[in-house]
Amino acid sequence: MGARAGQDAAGRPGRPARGGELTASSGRTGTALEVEGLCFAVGGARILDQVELSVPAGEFLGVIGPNGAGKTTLFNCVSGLVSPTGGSIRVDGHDLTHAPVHQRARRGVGRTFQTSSVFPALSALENVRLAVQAHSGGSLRLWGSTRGSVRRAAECLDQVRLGRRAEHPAGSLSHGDKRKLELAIVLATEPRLLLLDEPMAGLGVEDVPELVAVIRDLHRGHGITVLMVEHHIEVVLGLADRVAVLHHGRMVGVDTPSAVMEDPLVQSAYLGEAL
Ligand SMILES: Nc1ncnc2c1ncn2[C@@H]1O[C@H](COP(=O)(O)OP(=O)(O)OP(=O)(O)O)[C@@H](O)[C@H]1O
Repeated sequence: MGARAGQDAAGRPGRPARGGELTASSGRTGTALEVEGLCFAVGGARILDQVELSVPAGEFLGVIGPNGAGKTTLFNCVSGLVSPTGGSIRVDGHDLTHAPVHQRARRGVGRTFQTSSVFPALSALENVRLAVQAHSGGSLRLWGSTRGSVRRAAECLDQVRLGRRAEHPAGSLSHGDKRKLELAIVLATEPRLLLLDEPMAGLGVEDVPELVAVIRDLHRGHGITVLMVEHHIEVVLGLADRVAVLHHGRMVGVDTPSAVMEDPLVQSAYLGEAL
């Protein structure tokens, strides 16, 4: 895969591509996420090192890389769980580099985690309703009332194909349904930039296609920009418009799924170690 003229490793037009790095263009207008020179260091260790990434609005970007490459740390920086030690993060043009989590949520940044995080004793509906209410805060928005928040929570459950389980305690749901519930919970926050951290983790192979279909529906039906870290490479290839490759804390390239898979650097850096 050759570097395209006039683009850098993050796929931004108008900047020279760096030698040996993968490049891509989405052809869309409007940038949902712009990461420049992002660094996260602990002690002497550079967990993220000058990461560059530009994600057009509405894109589905897969993020891959070997264990310990820095994928979750990148998500932690974008979602505000940790503060970068260098560089900048802009969401829809707003500088959120050091903004608190709640401010990012107001700007439409939503996130799921590798491990399940639902209230097991509450019903699926109640779990989502709490998220709806927390998101609406004290405002007088439509779903600020109990009835409105229940209606909105039911919509979110329908959108992830979990409407039939609305009254079931979250703790009694299958692992796949818990993953869907987490998606419904994050949908309740009306994300415009959604970070999915290993959504398929722990899922049985028989449950993967259904969750892939739910995620595809959310992306296509809601115009949400999605970043997804996922070790199931076939899931990434099936969903992503482009794939970003992290290796030892550095962004080694961003390109179409097929170009990434053909790249010798990716094959040795990621597939060789991960499979
Ligand atoms: N706050 C921290 N303090 C010390 N080390 C950290 C911290 N955060 C991350 N690391 C280390 O940075 C490296 C990258 O971690 P990260 O979880 O981001 O990788 P990853 O690509 O998501 O890996 P995996 O695929 O295994 O989830 C790891 O070696 C991790 O132990």
